[in-house]
Amino acid sequence: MGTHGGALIGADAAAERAEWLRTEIARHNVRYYVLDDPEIPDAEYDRLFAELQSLESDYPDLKTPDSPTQRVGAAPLSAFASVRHRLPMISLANAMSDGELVEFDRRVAAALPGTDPVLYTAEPKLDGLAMSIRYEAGLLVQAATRGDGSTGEDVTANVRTVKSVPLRLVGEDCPAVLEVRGEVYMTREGFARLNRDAAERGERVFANPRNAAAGSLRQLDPRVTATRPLRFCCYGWGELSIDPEESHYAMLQRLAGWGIPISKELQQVEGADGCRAYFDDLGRRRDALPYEIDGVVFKVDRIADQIGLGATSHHPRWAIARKFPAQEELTLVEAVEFQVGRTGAVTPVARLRPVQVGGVIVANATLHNMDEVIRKDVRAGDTVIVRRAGDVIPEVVSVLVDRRPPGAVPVEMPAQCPVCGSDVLRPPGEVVARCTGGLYCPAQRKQAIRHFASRRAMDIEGLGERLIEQLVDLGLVREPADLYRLTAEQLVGLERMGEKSAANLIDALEHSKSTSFARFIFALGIPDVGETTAQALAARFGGIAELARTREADFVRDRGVKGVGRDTATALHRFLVEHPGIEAQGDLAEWLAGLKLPGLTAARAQALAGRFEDLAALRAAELEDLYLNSTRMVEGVGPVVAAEIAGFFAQGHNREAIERLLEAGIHWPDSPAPAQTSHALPLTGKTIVITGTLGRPREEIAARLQDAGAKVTNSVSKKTDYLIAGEAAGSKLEKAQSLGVAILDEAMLNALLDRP
Ligand SMILES: NC(=O)c1ccc[n+]([C@@H]2O[C@H](COP(=O)([O-])OP(=O)(O)OC[C@H]3O[C@@H](n4cnc5c(N)ncnc54)[C@H](O)[C@@H]3O)[C@@H](O)[C@H]2O)c1
Ligand SMILES: [Zn+2]
Repeated sequence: MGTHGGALIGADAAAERAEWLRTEIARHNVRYYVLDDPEIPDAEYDRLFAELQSLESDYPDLKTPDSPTQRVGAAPLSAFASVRHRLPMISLANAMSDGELVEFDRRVAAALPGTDPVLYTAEPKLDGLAMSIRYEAGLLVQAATRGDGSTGEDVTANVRTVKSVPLRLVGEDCPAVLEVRGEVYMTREGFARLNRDAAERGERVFANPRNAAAGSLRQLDPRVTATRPLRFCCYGWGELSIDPEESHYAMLQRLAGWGIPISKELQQVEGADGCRAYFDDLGRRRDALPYEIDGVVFKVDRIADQIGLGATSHHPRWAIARKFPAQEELTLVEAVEFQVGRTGAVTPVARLRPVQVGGVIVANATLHNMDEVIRKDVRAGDTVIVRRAGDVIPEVVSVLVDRRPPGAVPVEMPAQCPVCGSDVLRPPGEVVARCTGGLYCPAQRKQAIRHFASRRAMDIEGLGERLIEQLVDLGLVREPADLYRLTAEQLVGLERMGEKSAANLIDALEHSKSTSFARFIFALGIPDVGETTAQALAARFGGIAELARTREADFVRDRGVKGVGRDTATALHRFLVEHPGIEAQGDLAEWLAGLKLPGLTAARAQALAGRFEDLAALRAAELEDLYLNSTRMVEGVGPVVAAEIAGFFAQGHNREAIERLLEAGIHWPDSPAPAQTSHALPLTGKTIVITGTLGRPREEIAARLQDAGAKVTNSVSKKTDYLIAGEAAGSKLEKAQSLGVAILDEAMLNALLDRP
């Protein structure tokens, strides 16, 4: 009987468990070393590994020569030629605690009588993949991965693309043969950039810099490797045609002299105390280093002592890796909830079963946005890998789909804000979803009021951030209109609020009531409506009621056929005008493609045929109906802003909050509504339609006409006063002619607008 995991288990159960562990570890080895795509975090793997080690020490009979505890890595990928290492590449023993480090130092000191304290070389343990690079007569001739320790993969072509690896050693005294060993790794910055680019292209992103480095190096096409931000750092050597220096430290310096990169953090330390001080120091600086490290490696410095201590099949006896707390852990997602930020952004958050990651307890992890949730497919009940690296907020790396409980359902974005119940809006093409209750939502209250009061909005002097915090926290202000109900008595007694400053604030509030329409629109804090857009909206709309009434579709009108551009459309339109009698033969799409007009590809012909029933319909269409184009009612208001504006005013709570502001006395005398002055403008009361191709973009002409007081509409009716007809005008021109509407060409239009 042995004790295992706190429980007594019999020899049969132990054998069964060991067998299971060996199979499981072997499977994870392949995923980690061969596929660069681990399924479980290292910490979880280390637990399985430690369990197998302890079983094997309790039941020595269970130890098999092929046990993962007796070897390193995994057999290499057959896609690469294999390289037999002349000297094996083995792993490192681990110290997970200070006690284990002290124990290691004691064993070493005992084995080396007379050397107390033992001198060590301390190095960061870079998290990448091990590489052996062979130089002959100063030239790089071969590079190989560690593989299973005795046979690795020939990745020479790939390693040649890593810029920090010299292709030729510098200096005169290069040895005939030199094998340097070190780590190929990726900086945090390089890793972030690589993943950002990959995500943009919709490609696979790597879970962490180690996988990214390994995956990038073990590419079949070295041109791919060349594009990856890989670095190399040497920490040792293999075959050598000369005698090494007497110490590890001195030898690394010598390698550096030949142009081989070594760590800047390399240091000699004495005894367990020196090791501990180095470990603590680097631990404090871990997050600030430009690359990820998972620990510190201490090596007995004297080469003669290293030889004396020797090695097991798995690791040298003269070195130890003191590990930092793991940055990735396994835990359970208890729920996926949605948080509303100060700006209304609705963000999914995973509530986790609390777990230690990177030395702190993590109970929540951001899921960023819905795209991310869908990509990772995180569900309540899932077992996930959580990562907390550096000062980055904890995040869910991936889901262990095999461990998903039956019935776990995909996460959906709520239709209503979980805080205030307003609609949640995700405008087309946007990543972030937002609560539309900007003036009402408690989550956005402080931010909304701060924005409302800001200099470029209502410009309420003396109403600073700290004061707003207090007013909201005390319940004195819940929405902007409440500001105008504040009394001096309420203000006096607040932090840094005397009678004088209270009176000043009341004055400033009173003063702010008289503003401009543009400022007022801006002050509402509609997402994406900045000052410029607010000004454009103020110029276009007669008042807040009119703005609130305008529907999303009225701001932007999409016309035409997706995939077809203006030039192609113009060519086709012209062709049809020039060939009034031509008939389509057979399939419309095929016939169109057969015309071989510039730009009219088969795909575009297909798109056009999908939109228009037959040639007659195509002929009747206007040029603008043939290509994708959108007209904007207001400069700067495209589909996204239109959705935000419409979403904002769709909320009754927002409209009521605005109502209360107007009741409080907000008005804009200095910028009278267009309706009041429009009789002074040349085109007041005129309804105008524009058609055909004109010298300037249609939106520009429409804007000018509107500036001159006209109403620009899209279809010709009896109410239309003028039709501005450009080149190749179609059905609208005909209709205008039949209705007797005045038709103006571009020159007449210019005259009308009094411009050259
Ligand atoms: N998640 C998984 O499924 C999975 C599977 C297999 C292995 N692993 C992880 O891999 C590790 C074990 O792999 P290992 O055998 O490569 O051991 P290791 O990574 O813990 O240590 C040995 C390696 O450290 C590297 N190293 C970095 N700096 C060094 C330095 N200054 N001096 C010497 N070596 C240095 C070398 O590449 C060397 O091969 C464990 O952390 C384990 O969790 C994870
Ligand atoms: Zn809300």
